[in-house]
Amino acid sequence: MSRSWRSGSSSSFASSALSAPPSHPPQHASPVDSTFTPTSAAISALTADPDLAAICLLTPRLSRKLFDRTPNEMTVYLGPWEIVGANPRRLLWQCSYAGEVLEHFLPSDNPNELFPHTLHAQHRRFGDPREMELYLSFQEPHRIRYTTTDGIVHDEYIEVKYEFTTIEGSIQLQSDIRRRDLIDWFDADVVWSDTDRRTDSYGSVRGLGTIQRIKLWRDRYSTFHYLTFYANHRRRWKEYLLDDFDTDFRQRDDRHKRVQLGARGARRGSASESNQGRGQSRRPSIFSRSSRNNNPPAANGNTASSSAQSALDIRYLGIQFSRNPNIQAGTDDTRFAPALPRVCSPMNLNGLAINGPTVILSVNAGSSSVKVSAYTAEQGQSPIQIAEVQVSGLTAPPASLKYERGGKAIVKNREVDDQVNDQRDAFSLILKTLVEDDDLHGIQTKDDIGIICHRIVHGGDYTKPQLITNGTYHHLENLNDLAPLHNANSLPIVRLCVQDFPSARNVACFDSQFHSTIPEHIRTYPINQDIARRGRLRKYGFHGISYSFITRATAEFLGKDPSDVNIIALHLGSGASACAIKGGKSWDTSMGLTPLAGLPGATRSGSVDPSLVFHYASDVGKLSPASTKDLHISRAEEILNKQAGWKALTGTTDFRVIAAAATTPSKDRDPTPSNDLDPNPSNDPDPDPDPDPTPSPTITSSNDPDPQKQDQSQNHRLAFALLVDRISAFVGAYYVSLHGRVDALVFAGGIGERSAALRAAVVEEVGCLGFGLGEDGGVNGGGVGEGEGAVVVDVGRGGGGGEGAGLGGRPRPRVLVCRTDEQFEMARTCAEDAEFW
Ligand SMILES: Nc1ncnc2c1ncn2[C@@H]1O[C@H](COP(=O)(O)OP(=O)(O)O)[C@@H](O)[C@H]1O
Ligand SMILES: CC(=O)OP(=O)(O)O
Ligand SMILES: [Mg+2]
Repeated sequence: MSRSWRSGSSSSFASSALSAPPSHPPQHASPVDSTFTPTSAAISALTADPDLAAICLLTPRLSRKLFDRTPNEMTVYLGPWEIVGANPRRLLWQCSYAGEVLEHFLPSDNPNELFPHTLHAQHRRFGDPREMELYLSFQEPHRIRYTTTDGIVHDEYIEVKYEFTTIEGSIQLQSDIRRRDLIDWFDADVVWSDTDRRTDSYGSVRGLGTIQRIKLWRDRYSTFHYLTFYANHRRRWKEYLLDDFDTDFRQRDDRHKRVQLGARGARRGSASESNQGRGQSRRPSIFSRSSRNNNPPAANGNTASSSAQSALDIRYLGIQFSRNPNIQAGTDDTRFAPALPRVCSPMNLNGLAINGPTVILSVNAGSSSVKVSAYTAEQGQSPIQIAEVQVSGLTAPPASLKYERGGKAIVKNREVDDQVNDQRDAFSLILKTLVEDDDLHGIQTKDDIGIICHRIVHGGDYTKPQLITNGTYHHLENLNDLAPLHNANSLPIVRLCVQDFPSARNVACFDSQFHSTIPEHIRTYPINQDIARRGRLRKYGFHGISYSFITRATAEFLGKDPSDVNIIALHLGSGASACAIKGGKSWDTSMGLTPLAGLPGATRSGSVDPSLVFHYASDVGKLSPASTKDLHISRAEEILNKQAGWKALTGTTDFRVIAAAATTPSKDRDPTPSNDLDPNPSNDPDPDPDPDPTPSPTITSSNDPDPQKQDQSQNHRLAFALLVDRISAFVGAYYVSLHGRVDALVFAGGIGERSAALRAAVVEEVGCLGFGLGEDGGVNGGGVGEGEGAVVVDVGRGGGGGEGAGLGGRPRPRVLVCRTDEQFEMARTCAEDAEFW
């Protein structure tokens, strides 16, 4: 980001309210002052966050319009910030150049008296409604002091308008200024109440304000929630503690999207009266958890109860939601259209406790499949699976559905191509299957589902699962481009759940979070570190939910504590990766900034020379025609993510076909796997038998006389050998990086669990490191399909691993197959975390 100083011409800015800026940029050492050391907790959590790169538009004092560019306007690029001092409290911005600081003096020392202001979407009819949150201003002029190495360039009261590059940055700043977290907002046409004696154009109601954005805040030091409105005819903000309202609506008119909340307690009572009322006569409220929590008083002296300073001066609060056609048009946009149900349904907020057992639904949208498992669960207990449905083959038609209830196969490989085009369709069909099954007693109606956990592949810097709120949702949307085969397919499912399950809590579980332990020297790319930090360009790693499951399951199998195990784990499915797990934690993994890096996958190239793509096609920097409103991918990303991998080599994404053709003389078998519907599903203990039961590590040559078939089988052999080579290279590298202290090589994922041929070929390749299969090639000794529910099966030499046969006199490392279960891992994590109950 470069700094822009403009003056003179009609297209340039420099504020007349400021003293004249220099006519050329000051020559400072570096565009980012690397010596800046933020001190507050807020800032230290944020320093690495490029979202903080904000633009502050300093406009002359009396300008009321945002974006109204006068000839003398000046733009200063900002970020990150720190809030310092008391009396006066200041927002201290780091700027682009060393020695350049912008100080924003906050007019009140009480954070609760400050209401940063953003627009209602109606103000910009044709813009994306979300963008309104990018522009932040304040009702009254504030003092701004701007200092460069030339001294104080500006120091006076002006209207301050910040323009953020991301919504998260804007939300975070608003939250920091107020010391309350902004957790949601709703566009409303009018908010009315019986205060202020005003009738507005909607009838005989007395209004607080019209056309605005209502904001929902949560106190940082308690779980109290507040709503803020702008009473625009009085030019003043109103804030109400949500607890002051009945959760039942006294009036609700869906046609007009109006709600009316009845206020509890005495009207026009004092704060203390209303607090007393809250303590004595009220029914338990949706936010009563906060009073049970015994939250400590805040450092600034704001106790939970004192923060309820707004005296209850109304009897009711009415809200009419926006009817702006631009907003309504995005009916699948959870942020705006369903504002009414979201207010009606406080479960979407963080205050509601789920009491007793509930049903957890775990949704795993992979690149070629959607797998959903349902569990009955109690807080702190291991969830018990009641059903599992999956639609697979989304990239290798025909897509097929499998349904298991209570461990029994109910539907086996039913073709569903006519009903399913993508992950969202697959999820809808899965839901229908679950809800319409009368014998699935745990789920009689959708309301039985209390928690829905979603596997979100790219979680950026999140290190633990998150309740899905607008803030989280926006954040994840911004990561879509980094995981185009995944996040972009998961978020429509999240939206559908938020809309269709108003009484459920939606939780995002991240594939990347397990890898937050990767050390810096491994996760860092050797590029300019300022740019890397700003763009958060580093190795993230994926399949972490699976690796977390694998780590626990393997440790249990080996009878060790998870913190004592060293594993080389291979998750091999449509997306394939390897992970070095040291002391139970991720030490390195093959995927990187995106799931494209590392091993090749069904449609992904894996790691290639980064220059390759420029030689592949000339227009690779252009936006791909496959880009959508929500997902922007370049041609290069499209080619490497979707037009590469085994699909590019063989024409199929079905690895069964590849493995069968590559390892068996083609005359003898038809490599097409069958997907028959089982007429009697209950008598098959293994609904997914391995179609390549005779593994051969030796890749055979085809003797089919048909040259086309010969070519094809050569392609399959090439794809198979290439994958074996790449996997083995990672096993070797990780063996070294774990200094040879490896308890086990673990295979998992659709291919790792089911393709004995692939396992055999890999183990043979890495045999020099002491790995070896059982005499039967690890098939009969415990193919996972025959494991009768065993989660981990030892397919290694001698079953027990054999002592002393490994390198350097160490025990021979095991070779295990783990039936990984990402859905269970998510359900388990959510069941354990009190925040989600
Ligand atoms: N028996 C099998 N032998 C070899 N490959 C298999 C077998 N069963 C499934 N696969 C392959 O596993 C891959 C899907 O793996 P999975 O982990 O379920 O997918 P996703 O990446 O969508 O989560 C597909 O390429 C599929 O062909
Ligand atoms: C991260 C990834 O590639 O996931 P999947 O294998 O489920 O597509
Ligand atoms: Mg998967």
